[in-house]
Amino acid sequence: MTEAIDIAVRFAGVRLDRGRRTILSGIDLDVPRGSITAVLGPSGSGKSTLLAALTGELAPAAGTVEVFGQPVPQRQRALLELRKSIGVLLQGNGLLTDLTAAENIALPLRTHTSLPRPVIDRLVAMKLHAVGLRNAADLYPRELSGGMARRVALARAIALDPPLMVYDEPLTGLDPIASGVIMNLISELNDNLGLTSIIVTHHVHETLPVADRAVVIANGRIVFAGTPAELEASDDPLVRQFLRGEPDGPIAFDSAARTEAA
Ligand SMILES: Nc1ncnc2c1ncn2[C@@H]1O[C@H](COP(=O)(O)OP(=O)(O)OP(=O)(O)O)[C@@H](O)[C@H]1O
Repeated sequence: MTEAIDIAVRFAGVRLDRGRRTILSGIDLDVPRGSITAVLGPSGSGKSTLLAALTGELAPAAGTVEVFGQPVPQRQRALLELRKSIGVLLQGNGLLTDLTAAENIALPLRTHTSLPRPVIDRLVAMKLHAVGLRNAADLYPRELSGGMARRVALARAIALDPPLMVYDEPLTGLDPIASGVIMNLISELNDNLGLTSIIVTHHVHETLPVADRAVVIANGRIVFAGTPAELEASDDPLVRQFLRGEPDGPIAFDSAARTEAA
C-alpha cells in the first residue's frame, strides 16, 4: 500500500488568505485515513478557514491541499464531484423547516442520485437508525430538540456515504448530555462506517476523548500536532494557554474575536 492511500487529507505548505489578509501560513498536515482528528484553537484562529480550503471554497494562496490523493480542484464541476465525498455538519444544522426529518435526509439522495423512491426510503430509514432516531422520521425540525436536530443533520450529512466527514463546531448550543450523545455518534459512525473525521471545535474536553489526533491552531499557524495524550502533556506556553482558556499569554486574540467575546 502506498503512503498516499493511507492519507485522507494532506495540507502541504499551505497559506490561506482572506482578501489581503493572511489567516494561516506554513500549514503542513496529514490526516490518516480512518482517524478522528480534532482541530482546536481559539475563536477567529482560522479553523473554519482551514475547512474552507478542504472543501474547495477557498483556494490556497500557496501550497497544495489533497483529498484522498487528489488535489482539491478549482473547476466547479470537479469540485461538486469532490464535495459528494465530503459529508459536512455545520453549526446551524441547516435543516429545511418545511420538510420532515426523513425528507431532509432524503434531499441529497434525490439531488445527487437517480435511485427509485423505495430505495431512497430504505436508505433514509437506515440513516435514521444509524443516529438512533428511527421514530423521528415524520417530525418537523421545530418538533425536535437541539440534540435530535443535530442528529438528523448528521444523518443527512452521511446520506451519500461520504468517506470523509467534516464537523464544524458540532456541539454548539447543546447541553452536556446531548453533547455526549453527538460525540459518541461521531466516534461510532467513524468506526462502523470506516470513515475519516475532522472535527473543528473549541470544545476541547468533550472532543479529545474520541480523537486519535489533535491539531491546535493559533497565531496564524499550527502550534501543535500530535495525540491527545501528547497535547495534555505539552508544556508549550501557547498550548497551555489555550487548554486553560486563559485570556493573557502568547496567543494574540484578534480584534474580531475580542469584540465577539465582549
Ligand atoms: N469570508 C471571509 N472574509 C473575510 N475574512 C474572513 C472570512 N471568514 C473568516 N474571516 C476572518 O478570518 C479569520 C479566521 O476566521 P475563522 O472563521 O476561520 O476562525 P475560526 O477559528 O473558525 O473561528 P470561530 O471559532 O469563531 O468559528 C477571522 O479573523 C475572520 O474574521
